[in-house]
Amino acid sequence: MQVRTSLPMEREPCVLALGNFDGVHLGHRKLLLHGFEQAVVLGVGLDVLIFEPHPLKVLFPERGVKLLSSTQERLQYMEELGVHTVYHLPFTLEMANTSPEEFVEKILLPLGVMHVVVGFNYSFGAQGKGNPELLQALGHKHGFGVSVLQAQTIDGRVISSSSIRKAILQGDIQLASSLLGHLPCLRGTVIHGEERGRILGYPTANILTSDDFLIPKRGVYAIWSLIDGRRVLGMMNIGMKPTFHEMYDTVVEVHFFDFDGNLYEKEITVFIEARLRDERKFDGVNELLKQLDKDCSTAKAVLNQTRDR
Ligand SMILES: Cc1cc2nc3c(=O)[nH]c(=O)nc-3n(C[C@H](O)[C@H](O)[C@H](O)COP(=O)(O)O)c2cc1C
Ligand SMILES: Nc1ncnc2c1ncn2[C@@H]1O[C@H](COP(=O)(O)OP(=O)(O)OP(=O)(O)O)[C@@H](O)[C@H]1O
Repeated sequence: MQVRTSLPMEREPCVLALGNFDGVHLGHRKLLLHGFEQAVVLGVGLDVLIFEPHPLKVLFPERGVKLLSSTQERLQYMEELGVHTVYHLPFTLEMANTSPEEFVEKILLPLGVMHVVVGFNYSFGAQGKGNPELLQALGHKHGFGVSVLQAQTIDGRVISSSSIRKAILQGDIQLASSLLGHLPCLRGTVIHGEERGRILGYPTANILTSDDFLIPKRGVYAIWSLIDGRRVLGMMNIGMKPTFHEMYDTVVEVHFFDFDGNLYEKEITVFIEARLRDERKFDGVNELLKQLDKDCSTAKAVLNQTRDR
């Protein structure tokens, strides 16, 4: 797959899918699948246009939108799906002020679009004034086709990046996974913690995440990671360690089972299988340890059930 950060010198005929694709969820996958079908019919590749930063971050910085996936992950999913070229263009205020007509003339036509695929709720151009109907009209004028995909739903719920973010913030990992079609994950660098964990018999890797990404609701989770190519199971706490502190910044810490390597400074990705419980304040270390023993058994049972996924 090619990744390009500017428009091509010459038009290269393509089918183009448009959107942000944060999380590359099942709705996005359905859209891309439709794009592939069109691409096969037209004998060209399927390309995708995404912007960086995510337009919401530029348009509404005050909302502090947190993302489900990094650009690298979005690109990886697209490569796995067989996308030919991803145009990864900067989203500037100038781009935000481009009218729908200009967007088509200055971006889509130079890309060589023969056909464009968008979802029912796609908006484009200044103040989001362009909608799928306008895109179809502009396609008619300039000679490219436009497919508009109906809303993809699961159990009557429309799949969207925002609904998945909401589920993760509420700790509903099952719902988030079913809408995503894959497990939610967290990534970051392992840093030094208070080093109490190893004394307790539950050493933890403290993970420093980037401010751009969404952190799930506080609580305890069954997780796994790939460390040096090996799937290592574990349990994660996202919280403020109320047993030890009145007030503390939220930390993400993972205890891996059957693992004793040095993870400091390593970048790790944690795949979240299930939420086990809320974080609690215990009456001392012994009570906490009893609960950690139980969490360990519960997490192992959950992870064993999902091992073959
Ligand atoms: C799976 C798991 C569950 C945890 N649950 C709680 C909890 O409910 N309440 C709490 O105060 N601390 C909880 N902790 C955090 C421990 O207090 C923390 O791991 C311990 O203080 C060691 O971390 P440190 O070395 O960074 O201090 C949990 C930790 C893990 C790994
Ligand atoms: N459930 C869905 N069914 C069909 N198309 C979808 C669905 N969700 C998104 N799309 C389409 O996929 C493309 C990329 O989606 P985009 O990431 O912009 O939207 P989204 O997932 O709805 O995100 P958000 O919730 O942030 O609006 C767009 O063309 C969008 O219309």
